[in-house]
Amino acid sequence: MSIKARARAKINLTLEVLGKRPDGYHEVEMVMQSIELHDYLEFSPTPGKITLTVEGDGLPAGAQNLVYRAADLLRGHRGIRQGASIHLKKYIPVAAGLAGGSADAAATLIALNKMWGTGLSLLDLMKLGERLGSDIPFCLLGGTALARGRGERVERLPACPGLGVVLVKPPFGLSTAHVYQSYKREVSVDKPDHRGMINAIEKNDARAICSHLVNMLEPVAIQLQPAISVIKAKLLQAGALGVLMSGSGPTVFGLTPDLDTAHAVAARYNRRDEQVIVTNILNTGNKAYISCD
Ligand SMILES: C[C@](O)(CO)[C@H](O)COP(=O)(O)OP(=O)(O)OC[C@H]1O[C@@H](n2ccc(N)nc2=O)[C@H](O)[C@@H]1O
Ligand SMILES: Nc1ncnc2c1ncn2[C@@H]1O[C@H](COP(=O)(O)OP(=O)(O)OP(=O)(O)O)[C@@H](O)[C@H]1O
Repeated sequence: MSIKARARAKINLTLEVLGKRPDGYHEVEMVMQSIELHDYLEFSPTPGKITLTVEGDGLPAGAQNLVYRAADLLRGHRGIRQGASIHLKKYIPVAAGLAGGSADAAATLIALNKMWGTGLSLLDLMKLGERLGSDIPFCLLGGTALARGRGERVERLPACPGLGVVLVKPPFGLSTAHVYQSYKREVSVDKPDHRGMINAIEKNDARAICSHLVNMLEPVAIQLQPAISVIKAKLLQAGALGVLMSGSGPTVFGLTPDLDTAHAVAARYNRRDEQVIVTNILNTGNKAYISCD
């Protein structure tokens, strides 16, 4: 039995840095949101070992890839003897603040838990996934969620309306560790109002959602790469309702009332060497976010 899965990217609607912890991570609070943009993965059973092939973007196919690491983690955790042949088709920009690697790892845990019959619950998979990365529990849950701790403690929020999203990814990446290391409280004076954001989501109020977009990693990322603020200004000029850098950047997203408007904003955007992707906010209701077939 082979299994196909879509691994969805995320954006951060709010991101507050509360302080540095003794373990080197930062305590955060953030409203996270799945978007339709996804990578494709295909899994087939094989005897013995895990093999991975990757299409697109020159990512490592070996043991450094988060897909391989997630498969190996689940296998070791449950003492599985079966192997898996995995193929990853990459569409989510890499090192972009969109949690592409975490989404792939989450999809791998869900698909192989099914294929190998390991029988772990979603909560078990979230506990396992957090060992590999702070964003993985959210990627397993999907939808709209409030994340705390180092990002691994997630609770579901009411569904965000299906707004259009224009992603603008500059030609450079940013390392998550480097952005957190460069964070300075005195530079990030603007703090998000998570409650205000959640109220706006509950009311399906696109304008209020846009007026509550704040990311405390954005000012430091702009210090590292000033082009990010130019992209924000250009996206607003093109007609986005609200704009923000996602996660640790450098991707900037613009929100629009619907998908058609997102296409119109992308067409008006004055592009230089950036990648522009049109997508939308994803809320699947009761259906799983990582769909396997
Ligand atoms: C920026 C966000 O994407 C927002 O959703 C996340 O906070 C980052 O999550 P992630 O990419 O899964 O990050 P991890 O793989 O857990 O950590 C990478 C590195 O980022 C830094 N890091 C990450 C998360 C956090 N709360 N504080 C940190 O300081 C640490 O130096 C860590 O070594
Ligand atoms: N399957 C994968 N997809 C993307 N990156 C991967 C993968 N496996 C390993 N990596 C490595 O992980 C690093 C971060 O990639 P990723 O695209 O997840 O960053 P990101 O979008 O900034 O993540 P986040 O928003 O969670 O901080 C890259 O340097 C990349 O080489």
